[in-house]
Amino acid sequence: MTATAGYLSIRDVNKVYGGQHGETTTALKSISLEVKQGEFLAILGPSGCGKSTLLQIVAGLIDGTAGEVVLNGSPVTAPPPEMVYLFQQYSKSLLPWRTVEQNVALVFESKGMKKRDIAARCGEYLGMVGLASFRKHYPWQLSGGMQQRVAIARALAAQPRVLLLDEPFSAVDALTRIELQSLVLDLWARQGLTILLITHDVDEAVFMADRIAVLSSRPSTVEMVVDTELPRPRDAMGTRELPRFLQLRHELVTHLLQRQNAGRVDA
Ligand SMILES: Nc1ncnc2c1ncn2[C@@H]1O[C@H](COP(=O)(O)OP(=O)(O)OP(=O)(O)O)[C@@H](O)[C@H]1O
Repeated sequence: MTATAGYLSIRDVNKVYGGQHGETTTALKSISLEVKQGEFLAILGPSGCGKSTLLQIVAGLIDGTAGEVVLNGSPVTAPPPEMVYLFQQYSKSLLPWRTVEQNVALVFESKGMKKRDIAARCGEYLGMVGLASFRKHYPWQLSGGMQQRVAIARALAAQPRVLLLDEPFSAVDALTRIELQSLVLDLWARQGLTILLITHDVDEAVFMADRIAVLSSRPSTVEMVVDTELPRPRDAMGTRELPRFLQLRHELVTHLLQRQNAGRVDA
């Protein structure tokens, strides 16, 4: 789909955490980003730079100390219904005493939908992530990758316009990670979603995103924003062999390594 400008604005967001003994930690200095509707933006940055903090502020889960987030013209002051936040620890977000289907059903139960309709809707969303035949299983009977697919199905069942992904594939093995990246890209294109993805993984950011925002180490600022300019649909193998992919990955890894080494010298 064509991206529409000015959909999600992150304006001069600052976050200072206060400690128990009066000490403060400035996580975010002054972050500004414009996200277009239908865009896939990856946020890359060193460990502890404030990526999760930023995503939680965007989601309306925590307040920034200064600045604002505006979604479709309205300031975000609480979690907007059209946004869903997918956590990296799927094992903590799924309820172990509920089957796969019952976990997805939570979304529809909270809307007061009839039982018969719920089963059909759950089947639809579990089908999208290839888990229709596992609907009666419990989360603990599934692999990590399958559990994260249940969490993705539940996130989509809420019919978000914006999906916030906080390192969603970091707890699965390398091959499953590649499969899940392609699954999410496919769902993103089919559902016309806007996605913000936080990742440490340069390869993942380049493979998935339209643009990549690189954050500095704490207190973080946006160091640069790059357009990936890679054709879609992306292919798990073919895209990674394109000269543009290799060039971008090289540039980003070089930049991040230089920053990491500079940080060690300064320390
Ligand atoms: N609730 C909190 N209270 C105080 N300090 C916090 C709190 N949450 C995060 N911080 C601090 O803010 C900084 C940024 O943390 P955050 O988790 O946002 O970084 P991150 O880039 O997502 O980290 P990682 O890459 O390791 O997941 C860290 O120094 C962290 O210790």
